Amino acid sequence: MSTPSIQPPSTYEPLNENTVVQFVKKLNYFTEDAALQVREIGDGNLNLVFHIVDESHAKSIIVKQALPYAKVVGESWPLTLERARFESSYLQKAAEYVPNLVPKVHYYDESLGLFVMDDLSSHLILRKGTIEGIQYPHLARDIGTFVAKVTFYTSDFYLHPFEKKQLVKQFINPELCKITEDLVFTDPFFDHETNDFPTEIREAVEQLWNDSELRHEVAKLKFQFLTQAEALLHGDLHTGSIFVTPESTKVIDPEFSFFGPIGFDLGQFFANIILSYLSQEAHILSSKERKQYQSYLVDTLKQTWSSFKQEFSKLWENEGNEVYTQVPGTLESFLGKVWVDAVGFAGCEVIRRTIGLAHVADLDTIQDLTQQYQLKEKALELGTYFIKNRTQITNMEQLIQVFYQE
Ligand SMILES: Nc1ncnc2c1ncn2[C@@H]1O[C@H](COP(=O)(O)OP(=O)(O)O)[C@@H](O)[C@H]1O
Ligand SMILES: CSC[C@H]1O[C@H](OP(=O)(O)O)[C@H](O)[C@@H]1O
Repeated sequence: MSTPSIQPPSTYEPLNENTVVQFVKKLNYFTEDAALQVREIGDGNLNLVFHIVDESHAKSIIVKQALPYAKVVGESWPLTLERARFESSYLQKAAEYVPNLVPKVHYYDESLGLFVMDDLSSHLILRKGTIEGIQYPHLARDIGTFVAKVTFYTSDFYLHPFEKKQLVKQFINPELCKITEDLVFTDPFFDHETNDFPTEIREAVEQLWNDSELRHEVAKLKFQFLTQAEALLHGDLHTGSIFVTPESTKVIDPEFSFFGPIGFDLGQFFANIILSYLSQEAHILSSKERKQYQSYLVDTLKQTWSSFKQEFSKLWENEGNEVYTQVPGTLESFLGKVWVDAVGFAGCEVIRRTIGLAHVADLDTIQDLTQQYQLKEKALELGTYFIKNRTQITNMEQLIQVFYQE
């Protein structure tokens, strides 16, 4: 079946730096006479992002607009404008539980496929920060809390089953989920045209394609992603979807949001921190400083999982409404499932960010190509190991031991 892409409404037009000003002026956010400066700053794979500033009144705002196709590929890849609704609705839902960890949404326009949100230019995209070797002391606690609160409060453990199913309906997101189903769970494990890797690592990639045990395990993970509507997920929680300062964390870009297995958000975050860990060999040349930074990244993994577990357990015990939340052992077995899933999903994310369509700057910006290819092969090995051994890796200490060299 072909992708059921929604056609843009007849009123839709992609904005440019001139038309976005006319649009914003109608919202009465800026004063009538404000001299607005505009720049399109989108560097992601999918959308336009306009930064609009009124310097004289020290006010600014972001307009994010979906294109009727995926920007990274072009018009040959049509994509629903409804992703602006998924993104803005998720941010508003998350703001009910973690208002300090998301930008405020000010306005949503269905016909233009856009929404207006807080300007976070005072923050830095986490991936850029980790490539520069900057430490963020609150990041782990914030991300653990973020995932715990948003998932618990949208799960059957908390919501009445009618309310949960109503919310599931609002977040049925077939087109964006299909991208993940293909790009994360399928294409990298087959000789597919979307894959993108240097010929120098082809042997390692072919080894992965010929690994039937690996494919079998990925099939199980994909099926979980397709079917397990545990809670509302961000759906693309990588280090390019998080804005940071040393004091503040803001999660952005949840256009892939849907109801799925909770371990998916955690696994994506873990994978991107692990990719950062691996690539530090090329980014931080002094071995002492590199070890210090890698040890910070390892602490970030540990603390993210422990703060997730702690917060989720507290909510379960104090606010669980489902009768089985009171039954001893249920919480522990659910957290055990989330952990195993997270390890497996992390493995898929590490692999797809290395040889799939959408890469990470952590690895791709490594100038010494021999080193870049070696690290990419290491990432493939690591991802494969996580997927195949996820049920044996029972805790974070064991996961870290797989790659951590003290
Ligand atoms: N609220 C915001 N404030 C400031 N800059 C933003 C904001 N949202 C996005 N950006 C900028 O736009 C870039 C692309 O945004 P992103 O949401 O990742 O787009 P895409 O959906 O295309 O991946 C980000 O890397 C960041 O530089
Ligand atoms: C054709 S979309 C590829 C890839 O891009 C998305 O990331 P982002 O929106 O943050 O740039 C998502 O990870 C998709 O898998």
